[in-house]
Amino acid sequence: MENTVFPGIRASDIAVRLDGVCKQYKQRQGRDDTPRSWRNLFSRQYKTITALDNLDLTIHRGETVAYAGPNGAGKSTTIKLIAGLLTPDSGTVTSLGMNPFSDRVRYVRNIAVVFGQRTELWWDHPVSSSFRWKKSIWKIDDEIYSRQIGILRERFNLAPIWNSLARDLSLGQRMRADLALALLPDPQLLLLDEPTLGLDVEARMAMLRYIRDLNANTGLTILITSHNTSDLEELGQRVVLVAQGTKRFDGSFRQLRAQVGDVRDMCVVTDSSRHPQVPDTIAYDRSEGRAHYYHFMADEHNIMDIIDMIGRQCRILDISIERTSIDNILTQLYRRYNSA
Ligand SMILES: Nc1ncnc2c1ncn2[C@@H]1O[C@H](COP(=O)(O)OP(=O)(O)OP(=O)(O)O)[C@@H](O)[C@H]1O
Repeated sequence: MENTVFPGIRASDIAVRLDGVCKQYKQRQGRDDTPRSWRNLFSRQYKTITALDNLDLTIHRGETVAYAGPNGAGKSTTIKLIAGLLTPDSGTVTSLGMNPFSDRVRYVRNIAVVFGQRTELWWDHPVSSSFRWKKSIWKIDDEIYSRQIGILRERFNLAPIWNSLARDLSLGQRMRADLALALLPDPQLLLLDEPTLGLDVEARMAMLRYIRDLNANTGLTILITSHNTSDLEELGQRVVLVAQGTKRFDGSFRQLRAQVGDVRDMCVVTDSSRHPQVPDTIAYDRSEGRAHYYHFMADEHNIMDIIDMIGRQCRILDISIERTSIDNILTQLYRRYNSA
């Protein structure tokens, strides 16, 4: 009989599991006041940074998990641990039934890691050379290679850039080729660290579409980090929030929004640059000319009453009320975590 991990979940359903993972770094400290001091050479000072503090994380096969958190929260460290590039100081990391570090040779054939700021492509060579190079280094069988190239060229629209030098590609094209190259060995797990970093809106939307289709069509397990949280909301069925190396939230985006309530953003354009007065429970944000911005909790106010109150002070030329962005929700939550 198969091992059960939690009621209703079999061990084989789990792609990645981190149990009580701690990771610290030693950061060398410099001295500004005595830059050339001999003392710097002989008495180096180090500061210990806790990047991950007792982190538990379970990712099921076929899931796309969005991994979010403020700067320095420990996201990249988590990705590096799952990729087998680092080992934990304590706790365990198990991925695809293996220890990513000690089973590295066997393990790396089953995962793809894409870092937004780095490329695996040969810079001065055509894109196709990088694929052939990977085939030979990874000793990929001819038949599997042809099948994979066929699928990847079509899925990522590689034909127009196949013979272009990597250094001549736009950032969006480069990311597309890098993602395809990472998927050449047909991995079971994809780790994406900031895959949309620096992309313009069009390239970003295209990249999100590729990732979404990939999960829908292949059932690949995906863990993705991004500073652009609206990207994560587009992709992740599930979001995990980390802050100061600790998991703060694990659930759906709907549940995440419910953490701060149903916040609405309102913009009222009036005939005056003076912002209209509203009840204290409505937060005035800013004015840009005659456009005035507010936030309020939908369940605490009657929208018609607010409009009525503003209309008695000035002429309303335009008004828009929408659900607040996921970025605003996260900003509020990060503030809460920092002050806790
Ligand atoms: N190689 C390293 N040496 C020393 N300290 C490190 C190293 N890598 C990360 N850190 C520190 O560990 C903490 C977590 O870093 P990490 O890069 O995992 O966070 P992150 O959530 O990915 O941050 P960001 O969103 O800014 O990329 C930070 O305080 C960082 O300064």
